[in-house]
Amino acid sequence: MTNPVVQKVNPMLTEERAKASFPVEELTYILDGGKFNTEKRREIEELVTKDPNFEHPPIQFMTREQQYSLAVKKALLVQQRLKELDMLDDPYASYFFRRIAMPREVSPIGLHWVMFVPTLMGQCSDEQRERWLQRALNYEIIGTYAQTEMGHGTFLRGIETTATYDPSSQQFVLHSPTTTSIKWWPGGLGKTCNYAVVVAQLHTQGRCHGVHMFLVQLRDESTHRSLPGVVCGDIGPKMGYHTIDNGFLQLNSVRIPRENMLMRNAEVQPDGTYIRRVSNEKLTYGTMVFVRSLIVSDAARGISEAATIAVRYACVRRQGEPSSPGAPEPRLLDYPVHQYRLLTCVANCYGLWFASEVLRDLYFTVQPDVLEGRTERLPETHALSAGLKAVGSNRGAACVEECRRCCGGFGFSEASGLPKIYNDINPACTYEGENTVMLLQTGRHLLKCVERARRGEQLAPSDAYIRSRPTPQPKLAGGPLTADLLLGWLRWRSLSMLLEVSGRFNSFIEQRQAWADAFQAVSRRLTRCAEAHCILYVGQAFLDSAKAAENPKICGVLTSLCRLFLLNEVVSGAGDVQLSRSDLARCQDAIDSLLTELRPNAVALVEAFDLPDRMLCSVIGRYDGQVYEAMLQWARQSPLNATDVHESYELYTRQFLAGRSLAKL
Ligand SMILES: CCC/C=C/C(=O)SCCNC(=O)CCNC(=O)[C@H](O)C(C)(C)COP(=O)([O-])OP(=O)([O-])OC[C@H]1O[C@@H](n2cnc3c(N)ncnc32)[C@H](O)[C@@H]1OP(=O)([O-])[O-]
Ligand SMILES: Cc1cc2nc3c(=O)[nH]c(=O)nc-3n(C[C@H](O)[C@H](O)[C@H](O)COP(=O)(O)OP(=O)(O)OC[C@H]3O[C@@H](n4cnc5c(N)ncnc54)[C@H](O)[C@@H]3O)c2cc1C
Repeated sequence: MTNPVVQKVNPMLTEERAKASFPVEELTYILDGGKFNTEKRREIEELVTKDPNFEHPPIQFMTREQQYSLAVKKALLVQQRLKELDMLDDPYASYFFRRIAMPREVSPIGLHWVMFVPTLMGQCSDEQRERWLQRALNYEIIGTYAQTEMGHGTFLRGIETTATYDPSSQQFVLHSPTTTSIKWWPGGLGKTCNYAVVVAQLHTQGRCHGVHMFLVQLRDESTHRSLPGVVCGDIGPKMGYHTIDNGFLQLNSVRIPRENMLMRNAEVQPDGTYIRRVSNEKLTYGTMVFVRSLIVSDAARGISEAATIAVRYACVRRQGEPSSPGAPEPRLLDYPVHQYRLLTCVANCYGLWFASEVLRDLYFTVQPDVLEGRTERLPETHALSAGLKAVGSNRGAACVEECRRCCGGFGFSEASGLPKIYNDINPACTYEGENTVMLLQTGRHLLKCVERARRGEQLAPSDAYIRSRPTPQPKLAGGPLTADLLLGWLRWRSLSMLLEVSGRFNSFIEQRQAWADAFQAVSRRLTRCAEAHCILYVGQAFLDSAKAAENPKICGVLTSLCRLFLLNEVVSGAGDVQLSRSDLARCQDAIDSLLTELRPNAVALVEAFDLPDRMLCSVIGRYDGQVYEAMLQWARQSPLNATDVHESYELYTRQFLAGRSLAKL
């Protein structure tokens, strides 16, 4: 472990650590994708931990302006260090450097590398890449991705910003024609960035050709003042994300050169002729597919942090009636219901972790083809990234919240680190496509798969289980409830639900309803189908990874955790399909047995994520388990404690107690 142990380790945690039935370090290697990666990550963590430039008092005690300013400094310092260390071209190293340097601070320049650079990579012609990409990669310019407007987020085709081509000057005129067309939300847009990829409706030769992307300079490169016609600023405080300046942008007939339209997929020629290079216009949405796939991994990481805190705390927190006179009070982790709450979060975390890896591999397999215009596997990639983004962030937020509640009152204190983890993960349910809308995209794809199966067409690998006829329900009674059997049941459940909804959909179509109306009529149920499909994907990825573990002890514990995940899905989804009472009872019994089996490995399973104290930022989740002293120390830093008597006493309370009117003050 790379944890700086500041205190003697709490013996209750030492005792729990000793119970591990498998080599924790080896599981860490699996999670990191190999020993080499683990070592590299630890080196980076050490570099940052030793660097005094990244030290500062807890940001929770700072004003928003102070938080933002500090975040800008640190984000830029990270870039400088990465350059000095020659790590800029290493995505793995730079990712971990950023994470550990700014563990609970959303970066004001985050959109630059998450969306601006990937958009330039995916949407520029080769010539445009030459011109801008290197400047962006060198941080000579800092950009964001400005798509959402006040009036339109989900319905992208409804965006109102216009880019009208003027052949006489060979320029585009970017304009916000209404208040609702003002760009709203883009990260770093308010104060930090000087460029943006702006999504706008393209007009040329009197015709509108739909949404396209344009590179727009917002601020002067030397003074940072906003350019003529550009009105931008910060949108104000939010539920979280205090360190980032999500912004607004109004464009008043801002002129940009023709060459600033991103022209990989379509082009406007000097005379204004519009040429589309690829048939699939949804290629413009490519950056979103990429970022959605990253969100699944973010969700798993968020749960891993919250679960590490809550499981460690559950080992050192005693609460309740002693089992016999003189015995100590039980630890939270001794309660089966607490084990259930925490271990199901841990199981979700591992499932999403492995699923995000499979999804990432799929994205990187398909992307080179897509860039060349071969889009056969794009529908599957879009459906999976949209659905898994939704399931991942929904689960992520729910599990982090469960872990927070598992820590009682301390979970509500910022000292626990948990409110911030929750507030970091929760917006992912909304951004990059609101979750319900994303599930509907997956549902739409699944409906089409049933149709294609009916026509005898071949389906993509993750859809291949979809048939046009039902299959028999796998029997849960009788033999052992193996992970394969449970996964088979979930596959059957997904197909059954889908066929029922698709049958309903077809009956509406036969009644001559329009496609869109029939879709709306089944949409509520379709979101459940999409979830079931994605959960199946997660379960499959989990089981495949468990089986791939070479060490039999690791294989064993991962398979048990996977069974817990699958059983929990069977039980919670029992209402979607017919599951007999006896089958349900068997599954419930199996869950109880698994809790007992997994409990000794609870600490080992979260510590395999190898999260240093610096990353957790948690008084109650620290490696040494010395919670109470640290909590007191933390509270002492509150600015309210700077003086014994706060000024409000003199100003108001004293007057109030003396019976004077406060209204005149
Ligand atoms: C750190 C992050 C910070 C945050 C940043 C942000 O939030 S940035 C802002 C993030 N903002 C958002 O995320 C906005 C969310 N909104 C959207 O993404 C879109 O408006 C939409 C997908 C909801 C609808 O789009 P629409 O009305 O144009 O489409 P439609 O429903 O009529 O379907 C037509 C066809 O297109 C297909 N298809 C669709 N998408 C994709 C894709 N990506 N790829 C491939 N294909 C795709 C679809 O499957 C269907 O295929 P079919 O069945 O005909 O073969
Ligand atoms: C922290 C944060 C960062 C962001 N960063 C960026 C950024 O960098 N760049 C950027 O361009 N944008 C950004 N966004 C904007 C984000 O992408 C949008 O908020 C998101 O796409 C949802 O759009 P909306 O807010 O307009 O909600 P709406 O589309 O108005 O949705 C409101 C509700 O209506 C429901 N709904 C909408 N349409 C349908 C439908 N067809 N069927 C059923 N239900 C529907 C949704 O599910 C949702 O619950 C960010 C947002 C947040 C919160």
